[in-house]
Amino acid sequence: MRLDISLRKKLGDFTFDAAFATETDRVGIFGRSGSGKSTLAHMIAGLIPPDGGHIELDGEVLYSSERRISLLPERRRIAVVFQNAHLFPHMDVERNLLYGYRRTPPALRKVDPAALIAVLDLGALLGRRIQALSGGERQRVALGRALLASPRLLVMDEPLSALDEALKYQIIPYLTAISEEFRVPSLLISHSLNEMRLMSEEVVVLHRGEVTGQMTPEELARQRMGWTRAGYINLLRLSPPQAVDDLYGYAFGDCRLLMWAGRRGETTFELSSKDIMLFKGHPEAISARNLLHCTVVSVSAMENRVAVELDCGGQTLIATVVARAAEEMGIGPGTKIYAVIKASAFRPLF
Ligand SMILES: Nc1ncnc2c1ncn2[C@@H]1O[C@H](COP(=O)(O)OP(=O)(O)OP(=O)(O)O)[C@@H](O)[C@H]1O
Repeated sequence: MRLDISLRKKLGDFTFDAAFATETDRVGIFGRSGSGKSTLAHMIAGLIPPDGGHIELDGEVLYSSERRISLLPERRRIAVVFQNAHLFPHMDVERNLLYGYRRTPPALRKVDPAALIAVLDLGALLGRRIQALSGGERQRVALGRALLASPRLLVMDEPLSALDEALKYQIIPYLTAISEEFRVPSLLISHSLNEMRLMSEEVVVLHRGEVTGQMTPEELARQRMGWTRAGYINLLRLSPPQAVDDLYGYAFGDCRLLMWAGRRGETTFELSSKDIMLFKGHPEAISARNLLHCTVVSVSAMENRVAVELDCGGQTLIATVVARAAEEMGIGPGTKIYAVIKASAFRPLF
């Protein structure tokens, strides 16, 4: 999609004045609470009027103060999914799902209900009342209903915030499958770096109503690695594993990672940069199951620690170690090093 936005809006003491353009199909809007994310979502969907500016989607002007254009929300064909699924309580799941579909002219329908129901795994729920659904199921129905209206853009305003961790990671693969299968561009609003990394290709950073950056989710994660106590988290997307004795083996570039965490066949893992130990020489007789031969790509300082970017058989990992240790080991770009990781250090997401 091509989205070009420049908008101004004053709300009490808060001033929104932000501009960005993107050509990616999965855009993330990232910012802290109160940075103006929801205000932006509402203006894009036509739910609140901007004070000025323009919105262009794939070459069509949805709003332009200069040209006095402001398409009605229904003419914009932008679907919005909010934090709490707003479903029709008097209709069952199926009628909720088909609500927008039936109102979409056949020529514009590009999402097949049966295929969507399969992707979102809603087949068994079609006859259920909305009150009898869990939070995660409601959110899946809300997504399904939004997509069946075949929108040109799906705006998701903190769609996972109301869900607990486990449910959140159940929904994310569905969202990814949807965007791959039905090719509906999306704009995801969230204050979660994790969600940005898992679900967007490009991130627009909002701060106090202004755009302060536009970058890849990986760049955002690296930029923020010194900002939180958790530090940098490596995100690993791997192919399905093979059983190796009582562990699971995952291909990782030219290396293999052994874990005992992937019991349910998960392929996406988090690995804290703090859980990677570095050795200058080959350590003897260690209990950790993963010993990767890597080359240091870069070393960057973060307060009293350093982040060491490693190339491990063609894959990247970032380890953080205390600055003194890196100094004593003489680590610098090009240093050959062993990275040691316990099989239990990998956190399976989905
Ligand atoms: N109708 C209003 N009148 C006055 N101020 C408002 C109004 N609506 C929103 N604001 C203020 O505008 C700012 C941006 O709000 P917005 O909801 O867009 O932020 P947000 O980034 O989505 O936050 P959150 O992540 O907490 O949902 C906030 O400071 C909010 O208090």
